[in-house]
Amino acid sequence: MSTLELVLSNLIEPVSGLTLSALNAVKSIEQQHDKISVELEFPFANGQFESRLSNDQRQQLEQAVGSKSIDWQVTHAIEATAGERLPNLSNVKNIIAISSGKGGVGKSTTAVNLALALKAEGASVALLDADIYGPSLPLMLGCENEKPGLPDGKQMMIPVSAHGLIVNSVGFLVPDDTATVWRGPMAAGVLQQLLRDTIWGDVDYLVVDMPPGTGDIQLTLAQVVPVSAAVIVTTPQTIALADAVKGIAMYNKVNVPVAGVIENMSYHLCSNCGHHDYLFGQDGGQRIAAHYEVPLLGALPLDKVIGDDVEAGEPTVIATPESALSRGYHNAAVATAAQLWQLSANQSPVVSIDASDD
Ligand SMILES: Nc1ncnc2c1ncn2[C@@H]1O[C@H](COP(=O)(O)OP(=O)(O)OP(=O)(O)O)[C@@H](O)[C@H]1O
Repeated sequence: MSTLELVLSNLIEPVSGLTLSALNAVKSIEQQHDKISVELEFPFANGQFESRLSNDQRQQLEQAVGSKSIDWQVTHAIEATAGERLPNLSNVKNIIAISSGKGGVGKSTTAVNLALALKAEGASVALLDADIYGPSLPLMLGCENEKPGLPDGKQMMIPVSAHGLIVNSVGFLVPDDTATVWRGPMAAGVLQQLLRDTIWGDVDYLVVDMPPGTGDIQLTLAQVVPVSAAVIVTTPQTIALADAVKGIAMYNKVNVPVAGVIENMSYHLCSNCGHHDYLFGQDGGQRIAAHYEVPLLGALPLDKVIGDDVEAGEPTVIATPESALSRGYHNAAVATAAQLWQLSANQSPVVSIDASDD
């Protein structure tokens, strides 16, 4: 084994914490005259893997290749983990429900940025706005004036495309004030219809922005969507954390694995001195995650830019792709994707895809 092969196989993938050899990620190493081409294949979205390497890791690699440079080729072999399938979901590999125990914690903002980060990491991503009581995704993605297509007047909808995402939302279909008066069974019916009557196509990750809360309606909706795993968004306030716990309990009740917790508005970063101000207490998300044995997938700061960007229809991951905020969303997105893969790898066989559905 060459020095480079050895360094690569022991190299720790920064988000999952697993070595490239444990991930079976190194596909080929090709020597060219002034560079070495390294082909990696990950079981989860990780296209910007190289940007997350630490300085130490870079140094180790530089020492192994000497005067040559490394040309990284990153591909994916993302497995299907979504539950019971509807025919139009047969090519949707993973369904991630983004939930929150209470409203206003930034669930939708987190959902759009996570979806966009997964896309930027090389995955094919769809976004379903299941927050039927307050559909905000069309505005956040700047596509509020669009409508899904209805080819030949048929029942199936062609979703809207926004910033490279495949999107459908009840917000495209009904006036703003209609959705708020739906009762439980109607809400479940509408969500089921949106899910079933959209031509999703080939999708690695379908991100679903769920309505906030943990009441009967949310419980029904959690059962309507054949979810692979749920992500709970919370803020660090004690009251929000108590609601996040209810969210975890709700998914446990319907046997949906919880991939982890994302803490939003975790701290305020002083724009003058860079000081982290923990306005609402420190480590709340971490404590819940530890207590319920689920990972903390990310912690995003309270930053006016995040709010302004979604308000303008250009979420931060699109508006400033190289910013520290954007990197925070990328880390959380890759951590979520890695966790989905780990959940499926450790679990009994994934539901097989019936070829007759295609
Ligand atoms: N990290 C953040 N920093 C600053 N503002 C944020 C952050 N996250 C979200 N916001 C802002 O907080 C408000 C609520 O966010 P959002 O609509 O995403 O919450 P939600 O939990 O989905 O709410 P709802 O319960 O109404 O669906 C929005 O104005 C949004 O711009």
